[in-house]
Amino acid sequence: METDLRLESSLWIGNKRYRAVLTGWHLKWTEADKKNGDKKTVSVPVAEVVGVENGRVEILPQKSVEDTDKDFTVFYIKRSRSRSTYGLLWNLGRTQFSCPSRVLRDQWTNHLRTALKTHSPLRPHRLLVFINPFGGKKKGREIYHSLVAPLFELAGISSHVIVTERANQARDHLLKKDLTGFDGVVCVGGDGMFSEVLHGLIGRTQQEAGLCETDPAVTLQPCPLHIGIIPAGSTDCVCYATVGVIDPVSSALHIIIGDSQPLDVCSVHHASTLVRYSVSLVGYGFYGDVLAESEKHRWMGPLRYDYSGTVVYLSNRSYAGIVQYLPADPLLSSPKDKTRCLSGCNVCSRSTERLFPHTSDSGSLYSSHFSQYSNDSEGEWVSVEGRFRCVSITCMSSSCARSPLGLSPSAHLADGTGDLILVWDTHPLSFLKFLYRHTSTQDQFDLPFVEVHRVKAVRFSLPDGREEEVHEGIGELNRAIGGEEREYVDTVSRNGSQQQLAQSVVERETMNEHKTVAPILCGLCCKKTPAVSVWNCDGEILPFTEIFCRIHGQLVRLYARGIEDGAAMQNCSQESDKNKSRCITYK
Ligand SMILES: CCCCCCCCCCCCC/C=C/[C@@H](O)[C@H](CO)NC(=O)CCCCCCCCCCCCCCC
Ligand SMILES: Nc1ncnc2c1ncn2[C@@H]1O[C@H](COP(=O)(O)OP(=O)(O)OP(=O)(O)O)[C@@H](O)[C@H]1O
Ligand SMILES: [Ca+2]
Repeated sequence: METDLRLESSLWIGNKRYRAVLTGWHLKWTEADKKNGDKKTVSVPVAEVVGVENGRVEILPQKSVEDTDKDFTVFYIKRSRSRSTYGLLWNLGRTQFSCPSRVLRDQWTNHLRTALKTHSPLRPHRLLVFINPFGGKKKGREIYHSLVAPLFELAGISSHVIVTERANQARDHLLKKDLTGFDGVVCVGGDGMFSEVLHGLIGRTQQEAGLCETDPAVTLQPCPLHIGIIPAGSTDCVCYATVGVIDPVSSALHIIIGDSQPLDVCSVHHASTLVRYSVSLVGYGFYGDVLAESEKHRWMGPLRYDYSGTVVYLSNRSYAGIVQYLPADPLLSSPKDKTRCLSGCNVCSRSTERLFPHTSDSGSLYSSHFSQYSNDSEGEWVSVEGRFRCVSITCMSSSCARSPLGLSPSAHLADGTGDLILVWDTHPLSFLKFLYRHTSTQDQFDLPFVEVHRVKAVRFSLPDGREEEVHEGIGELNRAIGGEEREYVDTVSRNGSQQQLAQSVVERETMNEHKTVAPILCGLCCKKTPAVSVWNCDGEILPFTEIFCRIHGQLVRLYARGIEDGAAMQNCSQESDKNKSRCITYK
């Protein structure tokens, strides 16, 4: 294969002559008329070539083609460091080559296109794209059409675009409509939009496999379609934690080259119902209260979380609860081992073999051996009871701009476990110290009132066994307005037509039963502590307090590769004219 695809010749870039070589895996070019010591080689992995076009072509901000018959243009991924995050930004690199003849030009373009097909098999050809026009700063449409669509076109990807008109439209489409011919689904929006796609795809896959989602003991079938996220939301935690940067162009490029990152998913159950799936946060106490409070201030946009966080912090609450958990194998990894799950993570790769032991190609999504995986129920349950500031479960680090290392900095994206963080009731200033440590590299777990456990499942219940009649109202409301026969319970919707009704229920609930969220300031003055909080599940309020959570290893795959370590970049030089760092050679 390698020999078949090999092509070597002299090519010109501007007025400089280069020796260019294409092997199966790399396209390299080296200045020809320089002394050996001064020669620099640019090496682009074939897997990172975005497209090849005849002529002299430019793409962003607008496409322009100078149709010459001895030239061709190669587009590829170019990395630069991000000023604000640990990950690397991906930009579109472009080099225009000139050949001595048209025949040689055609040879180069044909060889490059064949190499792409052979060595980049997961590249999507057809994508289903959902744009939430109201997510984050309401720029979803603009971001897609100006930054993403031109790249998809360059890469020869055809996309069917749906601008959503209501909440849950994307989820319902994925559950019911014909998905034949699509390689992946892209959401343009925030974590809420991702969550819709997650629910739609997981639900559809289980329906087609004839599996019952409501039963926490069932081994779910991984989804065959990849998910791409173009960040255009308020927190964009899933994008940040899987790509390392919030940047639509970087995300579009990951999609184009067909990167594949498996992701653990937590299913949340109440009694015999599936309540929801989560990838980033199932949080009770502080994070639940912040979300409930923030729903009243949606008009503030992304700032609503900081405002609500401050209000809830000042209300100084803790909640009683019983937490039971099933620890993961401590020999495999630990949430306190100070490692980070980066691109190519060993812990996650080894987990693939453990999770899908009978698959010859351990990464294959199409194996029929998933049911073999199930040692989830092994081990001894541990039970703790007391008052907590917050109880959080996260399947991944949940890093985001507010917390660059995340809720659990050493959590893994695809190891089949989640991290349970227990913050016991403590002095308000100690709790502030815990929160503040999320914004720096200081260890938020190195505090006497904080525990973290790597787990496979968690159960939460209230000490006196009080069932939540408070939530019956929400259940009834869902049945009345949802009118669907879905087996999982719709949560309180954040947007669209359900929003007003849902909010009034949340407020009724909190006023009547918890005396929590609505009258926070009253709570402050009167020092009334509510009995129960609410669960925040990836930004949605759950209608139940007593829940059971199970982590499903690598249930979905994203067009991503995990966070790239900036230190792995080699020989980076400054391009002063463009005022950007540019990587000349990279691994
Ligand atoms: C003193 C500074 C403390 C800063 C503490 C920062 C901790 C940040 C931890 C972020 C964890 C994000 C987990 C991701 C959750 C997503 O699935 C979900 C959907 O997008 N987002 C939220 O629920 C949105 C949740 C947003 C939570 C924001 C909490 C902000 C707290 C601010 C507290 C200020 C206290 C000031 C006291 C004077
Ligand atoms: N057309 C629409 N009208 C109203 N709501 C919508 C529409 N399309 C999607 N939604 C809902 O909007 C909610 C929020 O959207 P999204 O996640 O994109 O942005 P965000 O809340 O600003 O960001 P984040 O979730 O990252 O905090 C989602 O839960 C989704 O269900
Ligand atoms: Ca995990």
